[in-house]
Amino acid sequence: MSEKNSGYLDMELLRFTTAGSVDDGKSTLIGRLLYDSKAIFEDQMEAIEKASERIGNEEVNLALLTDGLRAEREQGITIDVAYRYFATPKRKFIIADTPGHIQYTRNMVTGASTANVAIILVDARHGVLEQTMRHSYIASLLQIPHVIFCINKMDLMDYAEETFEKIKGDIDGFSSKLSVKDIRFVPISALNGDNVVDRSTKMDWYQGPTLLHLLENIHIGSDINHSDFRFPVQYVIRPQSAEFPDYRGYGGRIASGAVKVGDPITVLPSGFTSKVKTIDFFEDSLKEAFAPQSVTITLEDEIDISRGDMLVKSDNLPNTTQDLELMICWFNERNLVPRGKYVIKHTSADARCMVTGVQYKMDINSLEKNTDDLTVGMNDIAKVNLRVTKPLHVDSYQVNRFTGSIILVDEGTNETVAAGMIL
Ligand SMILES: Nc1nc2c(ncn2[C@@H]2O[C@H](COP(=O)(O)OP(=O)(O)OP(=O)(O)O)[C@@H](O)[C@H]2O)c(=O)[nH]1
Repeated sequence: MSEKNSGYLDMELLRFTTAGSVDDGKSTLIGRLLYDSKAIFEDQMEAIEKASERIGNEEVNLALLTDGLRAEREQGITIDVAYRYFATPKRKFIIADTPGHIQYTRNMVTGASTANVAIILVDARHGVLEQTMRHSYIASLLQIPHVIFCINKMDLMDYAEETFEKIKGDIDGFSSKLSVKDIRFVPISALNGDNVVDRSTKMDWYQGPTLLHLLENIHIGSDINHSDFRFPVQYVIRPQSAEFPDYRGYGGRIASGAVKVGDPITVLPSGFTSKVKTIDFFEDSLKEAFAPQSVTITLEDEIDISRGDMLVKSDNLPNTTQDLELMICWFNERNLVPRGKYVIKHTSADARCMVTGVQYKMDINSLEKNTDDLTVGMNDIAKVNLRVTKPLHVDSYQVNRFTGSIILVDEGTNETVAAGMIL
């Protein structure tokens, strides 16, 4: 089967992330989704059954499915998000699974930046906690278009409608201060499988869809920005074969917008211009391509382009600036140093920058701006200004998640201290 013709490749892809406080049941939920949607490989299943037996669980311990993955990841050390793939006959899914320990903010920001959907778990026994507020606010800040609140462990609250309605009411109360387009609520028991893949027989009062049904059917087509073409070059392809002696293609994923053969193109940061000659996708030549397709683009002129450069349309350029205003999520034990110098990473560009001002900090519990205390520490979210030593080609995060986001790195320790969304 050629890859190009496989139905699997053509299926719509939904990316989602899970967040919650420690022990809210993220691992159990992901395990349940995979297990009940029959996406688990037989051999993996056997190993889990054995391990569950060993530790004396009567039921298969679904957390083992994802915790195994975490062990793998922890050996890798450098990545703190594990990606898991599964598919149903309707859609393909990528789960950015982030562990629940200390660095909530960081994990959510790194795992969520390309997500279509954020699933936020709430323990039915505890209701809305500060973490729920924080994760909801971050989802809004990251402009994740769809947020699904799963009220989990309903079995421990006798599957009571009042419990669900109370928590839903609390979330409705603060979610009006968020800019999330689409908010849903599902009462579940990840452990017993109620309303995850299969409809619960214990919550007749709930008429809505199961979690999987939502994930399979939520409309994500219009979440993509189709107007501002941004193409970060990931690979320069030069086969240097006798058949194609002069072929020079630029491979990558269209981050936003659309492009046609013949479109005038500007290369950033060099500023060289040319026109699109061909758009290649496997053996096909396309007339037009759009986000989030992965394609190879060739240009009319031979210009010097390397990995990390960006192709944009000449009549729709990003802003070129040295002064940024942005919302940052801070995730380092050491506080932000006012007028401190950091390394800023934006797409493939590195530069140095100085924090020229902190405008306010978000009070997570009230979702109000705090201007009294401007100390920015671990897990804080703040609006700041930066002055960069060289011009960057940026978009607002709203226009493009990729060209609108940055990270800050401590020069001394080389640690990532913050992620930022350009306003
Ligand atoms: N009764 C009940 N227990 C649950 C449910 N979901 C999860 N649990 C239990 O809650 C505990 C924590 O579940 P995990 O899935 O490990 O939670 P987690 O959020 O992944 O935890 P961290 O990775 O530490 O953040 C485990 O003992 C689960 O068996 C549920 O729906 N009902």
